[in-house]
Amino acid sequence: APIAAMSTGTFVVSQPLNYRGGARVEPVDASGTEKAFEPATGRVIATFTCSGEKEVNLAVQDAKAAFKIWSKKSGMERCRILLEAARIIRERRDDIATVETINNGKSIFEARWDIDTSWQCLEYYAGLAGSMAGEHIQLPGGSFGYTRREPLGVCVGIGAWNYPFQIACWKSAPALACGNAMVFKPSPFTPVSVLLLAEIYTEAGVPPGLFNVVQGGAATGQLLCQHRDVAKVSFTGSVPTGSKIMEMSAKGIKPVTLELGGKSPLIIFSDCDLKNAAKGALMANFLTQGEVCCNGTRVFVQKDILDQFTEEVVKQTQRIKIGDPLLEDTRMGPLINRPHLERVLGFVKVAKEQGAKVLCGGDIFVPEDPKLKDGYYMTPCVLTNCRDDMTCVKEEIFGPVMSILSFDTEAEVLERANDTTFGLAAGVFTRDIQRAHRVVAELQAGMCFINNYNVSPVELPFGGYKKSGFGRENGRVTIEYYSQLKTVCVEMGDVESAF
Ligand SMILES: NC(=O)c1ccc[n+]([C@@H]2O[C@H](COP(=O)([O-])OP(=O)(O)OC[C@H]3O[C@@H](n4cnc5c(N)ncnc54)[C@H](O)[C@@H]3O)[C@@H](O)[C@H]2O)c1
Ligand SMILES: O=CCc1c[nH]cn1
Repeated sequence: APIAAMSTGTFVVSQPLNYRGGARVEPVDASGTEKAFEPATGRVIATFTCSGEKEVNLAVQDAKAAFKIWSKKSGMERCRILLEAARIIRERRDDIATVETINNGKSIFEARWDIDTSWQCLEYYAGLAGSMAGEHIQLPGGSFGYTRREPLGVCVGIGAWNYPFQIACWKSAPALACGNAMVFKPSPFTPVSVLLLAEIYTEAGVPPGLFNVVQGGAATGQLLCQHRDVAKVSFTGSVPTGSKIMEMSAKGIKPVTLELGGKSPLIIFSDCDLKNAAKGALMANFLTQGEVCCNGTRVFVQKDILDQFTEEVVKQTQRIKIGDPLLEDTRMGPLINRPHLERVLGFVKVAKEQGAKVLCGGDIFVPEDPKLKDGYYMTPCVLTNCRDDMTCVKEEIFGPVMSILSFDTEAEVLERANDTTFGLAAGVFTRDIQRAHRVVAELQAGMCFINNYNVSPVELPFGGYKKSGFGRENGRVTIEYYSQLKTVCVEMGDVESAF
């Protein structure tokens, strides 16, 4: 039966979860085992081996061999293969989305969006592959120089668990378009869907070994970052891990892309379209159970519309249908795992102790369906009476918890919005076009939204300021993060020697 026809509580992984040389393989050595869960039911869907040093070496060696073939292809040849991979992802959209929902917990409705931005990413970089070019520079006496945009070699991708398939595409598509090979390590919480991508790349015609998958946690990740044949590391995850990745990469002078966490501000001015602003606040807080890096969790509302706005947000939040993530009308599924659920509920408890008022949600939720009783559900939470010094306002919660704060003036809110070590995203809702642009120009964030939030067009670069990281994913600029420039200087006359 097609995967898309599966219901919650039935899926088990029966094939190996490593991918090397164009096929699924069992790793040749191990650094422990991990279990992957179905968050909707708390069921184990896979027990797998974390890759040890020998397996990591083999994956990198295979990638190196494939790189030799792939990097010699023209941009147009790479373009055709990436387009074919994009077509297959589009064709299998529902199957891939179903696997993503089963292993991550996000609603199937939302998982389909993720798969759409995944194939769109492959299409986008396929388009750029054919137009990558250097420059020709005329020099005196008929001499000249030219530049070549060349790939880096074997790139490593390390992913977080909140967008498993999409993160793998956002890293591999630009990497492969530029002529690199990739070894990808997903989060041990979500090891499954990236295998579907690996199989699709093979089916589309990439050389065996060009895109390999190793499984595991920190130990396997370290082996990858420290490997001498790895040319670049692109990491998505938390700030503390990002800092370790940078340290390891620094030892080998490897360039890194760091897509890290955030505590982003969303500023609602009283001249906004209130219904849209409330919808924007929900988009900024409750996608993927609030487990989104760029979420606008500090919602600053101008005082004169605070009550009206809060009422509308609470009304919309209470309407969110929580439950079996594979059902078509569900809009919020379970959180990723039990410890994370408890951590998020802990933030709500501390918020209350520090004086915040819970307007709705913030409790464990037990769906009626008995098969879901051991899942990791909670009700989306809106907090008010918040102050800038509260833990819920300062720290990344990574769960469905919105903190509402009030403000009086533009200057005041800008200062408060920027008073954070993070700088991933920010948003503003206003009908005043000049104010909108003036405010975003002052916001210290890599991704700013005006009158919307958390839309992810692949044409736009995405990435952080400050401790939210550096480098970008998506957009034309990402080519620069997966390639290097060679300059060739050509003498057409005689050597003018100093000696
Ligand atoms: N900026 C973005 O684009 C973006 C996107 C998604 C998630 N995130 C952030 O990710 C975090 C949540 O994800 P998480 O809990 O998986 O993060 P994490 O940092 O715990 O883990 C991320 C990845 O790093 C691996 N890892 C852990 N320790 C490592 C080490 N020492 N060496 C090498 N690899 C190691 C993990 O196995 C996992 O694959 C949040 O902070 C969130 O904001 C950022
Ligand atoms: O979690 C952050 C990455 C992201 C945001 N929207 C889609 N992907």
